[in-house]
Amino acid sequence: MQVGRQAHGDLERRDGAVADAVGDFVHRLRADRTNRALRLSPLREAGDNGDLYLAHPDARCMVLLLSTDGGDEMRVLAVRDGPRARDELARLTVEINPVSGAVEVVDQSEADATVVSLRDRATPLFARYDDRTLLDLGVVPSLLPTLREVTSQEQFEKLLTHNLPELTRDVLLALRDRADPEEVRRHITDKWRADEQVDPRDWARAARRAVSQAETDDDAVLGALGRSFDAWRLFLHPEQHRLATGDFKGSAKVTGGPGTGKTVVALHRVRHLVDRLPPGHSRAVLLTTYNTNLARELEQRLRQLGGDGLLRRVDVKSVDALALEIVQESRRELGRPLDDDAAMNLWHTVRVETGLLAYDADFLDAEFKHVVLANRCGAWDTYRRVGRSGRPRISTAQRHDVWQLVQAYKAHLDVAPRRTTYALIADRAAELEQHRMARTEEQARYKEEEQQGRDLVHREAGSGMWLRPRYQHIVVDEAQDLSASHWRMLRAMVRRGPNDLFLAGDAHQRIYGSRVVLSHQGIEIRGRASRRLTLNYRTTRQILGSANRLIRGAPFDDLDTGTDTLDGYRSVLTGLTPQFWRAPDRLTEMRAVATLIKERRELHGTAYSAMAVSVPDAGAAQEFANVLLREFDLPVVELGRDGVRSDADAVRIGTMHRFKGLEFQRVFLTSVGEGQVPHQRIEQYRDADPDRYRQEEQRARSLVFVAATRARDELVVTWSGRASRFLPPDADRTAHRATDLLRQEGPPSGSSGSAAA
Ligand SMILES: Nc1ncnc2c1ncn2[C@@H]1O[C@H](COP(=O)(O)OP(=O)(O)OP(=O)(O)O)[C@@H](O)[C@H]1O
Repeated sequence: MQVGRQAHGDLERRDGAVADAVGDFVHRLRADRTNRALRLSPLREAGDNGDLYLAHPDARCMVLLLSTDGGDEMRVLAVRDGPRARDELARLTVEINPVSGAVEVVDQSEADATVVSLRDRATPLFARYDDRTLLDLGVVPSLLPTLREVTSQEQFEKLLTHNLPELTRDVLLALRDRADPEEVRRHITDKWRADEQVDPRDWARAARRAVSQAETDDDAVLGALGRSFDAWRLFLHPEQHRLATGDFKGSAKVTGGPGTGKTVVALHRVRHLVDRLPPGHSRAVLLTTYNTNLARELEQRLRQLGGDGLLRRVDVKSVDALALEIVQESRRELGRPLDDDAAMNLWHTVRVETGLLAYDADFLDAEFKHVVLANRCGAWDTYRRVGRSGRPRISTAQRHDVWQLVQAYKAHLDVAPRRTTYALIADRAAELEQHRMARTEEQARYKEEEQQGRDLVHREAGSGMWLRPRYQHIVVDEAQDLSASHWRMLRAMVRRGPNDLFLAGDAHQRIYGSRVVLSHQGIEIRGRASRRLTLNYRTTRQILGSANRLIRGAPFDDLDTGTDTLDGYRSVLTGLTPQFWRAPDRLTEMRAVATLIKERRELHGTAYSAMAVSVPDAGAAQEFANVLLREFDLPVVELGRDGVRSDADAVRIGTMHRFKGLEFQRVFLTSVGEGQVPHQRIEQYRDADPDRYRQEEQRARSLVFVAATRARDELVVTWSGRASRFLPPDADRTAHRATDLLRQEGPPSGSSGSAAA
């Protein structure tokens, strides 16, 4: 018993009571198909081996059901409510998509009515494409007659408000944007294509295909058919499904732009791996990510997906928390870990003490993590010769200075009371785990030989405690920001073999780490085990368009030796064009943002907690909070290192770094002025150190890109002074003026004007 993708779309368009009634109906039908109280009535044959039925989950709503396998399989295809529900369901066209093999539903008369009512004499919008092309790309055949009547963008937009099959919708949007059919085939159609030849009359087969199925028919998931039901828990894109359930010879990797569901895939992957574990109580799967805040978020989403039963078999931890546990377990003296700010301050101290002021703390910190520790440089001689790809070039004399600084830094940490840093903890944890894995493998070999009856009297490995690899599978989210030490540690926590490591990440969003080539860390990802997602589920096309411009043209890696692009990256959601606001000074900017927030609450009823303000640094967060709270009486809460601990209905304020991995309905990207983004301090490197300059600029781009792509429905970009070079060249000229807003107290700030998007 299943609920189809489009039926779920129907439920989303109706109030919660309908979803509850259908959920209840599905349960009762699963329990007993012959229950007469369900009032199933035959409608017609769907084709050779499928029949359509109607049923009344309750007095208000009706469902259309597909029955196959002699009634053993039932699927809810569509849901309608109100007095015309029966007629509406009865007239639906139900067919098997010849490309994907999915069961799809179209209301031809509803679509027709939409289009005809707006018909005019202009050239049809899709005239350029013949029927064959459209069908080959996967457009559902029964929509073609209507599609041929569409002549204006308005008609098309209206058509899109119908619950169209996903493939059709995605293809048409791309064609409307004049994508080349060949590209559409490559990026969209091929991902949906069924593995075998589709027989458009075989309903039993079609109903069983993954594209027609909900991800699971778990009771827990069907029980969730209520208000707080998220599509990602049931319906994966075929490409997401392939990754989540694939069987890989070794490690596998999913990349893709923001919002393409990489985390969703990681969560489904975890469930898939747990489902296949032999019975037991161990936490055999590790799900890890960059920081605690994100780990908490993952844990919550994993619980939504599979409940406590799933969580019992999974460790969900940030990489640093994990590393700390490993080192603590070894009972070596560790020292108090410094947080990132304190670790950075120590570099400042060391610079001053050594008088080597030419090297700034940011550079030293990165050099220490991404060159010294990454390459395990224990002695000057190693550091002197180490390759440093992806880092600014420095001379041997400079290396020598840096080495002195590193020694001074370590010496400081060792002074009692001893301290350490998370980078050092990760490095130590990697070493411990590598040692542990070596022993584990030695023991395994010993056992094997013992079984073969060899003489083992002199073998040391057999003595002591028997070790097992820490985990059977490891799944990593936000992989782009992990350091080489993290990877070494993770690599050593799982035995090499099928489905050992699964990584999700996006180099365009790298804001902490430095490029790490996975194959150099013993993580081999080959051929089909590396895939890229391209459909954004979070952000509207308009927001995406602006965000993409931020990083266009810059080169990015694929977490390995190759390069990555955002080719084919798209969204099926449409919405408002991002708004651009400029102010003469910071206070006016802050007041304008407060006014815009207030207005969205009052006019659109947006919860404060669904709005977030990004600022460049902690000081600006405080300034903004003061203005919002004191002058405008708006509740605010700071987005801290560990996220927001309360559910309070308050506007989130945080630095762009804190936005990583999160999403909000409306995002206010503030202080995007020249000199602030990227920060003017990078100018010192423009001539003196072009490598460094390029890297700092790229990191700043990625940071704005991450923050901008957190927005679901609306993105508002503000600045004081001149617009950042990352914004369009005409931004200052075309942006709204904050002074106008404050003067008139009313819109133009609503949904009306678009700006330099
Ligand atoms: N198959 C799907 N159906 C419906 N919604 C989906 C699907 N996949 C993902 N989403 C939704 O898209 C949004 C983004 O998903 P997710 O957080 O997994 O993306 P991501 O690629 O990890 O993003 P980022 O890199 O920006 O952190 C979420 O709101 C999620 O619920």
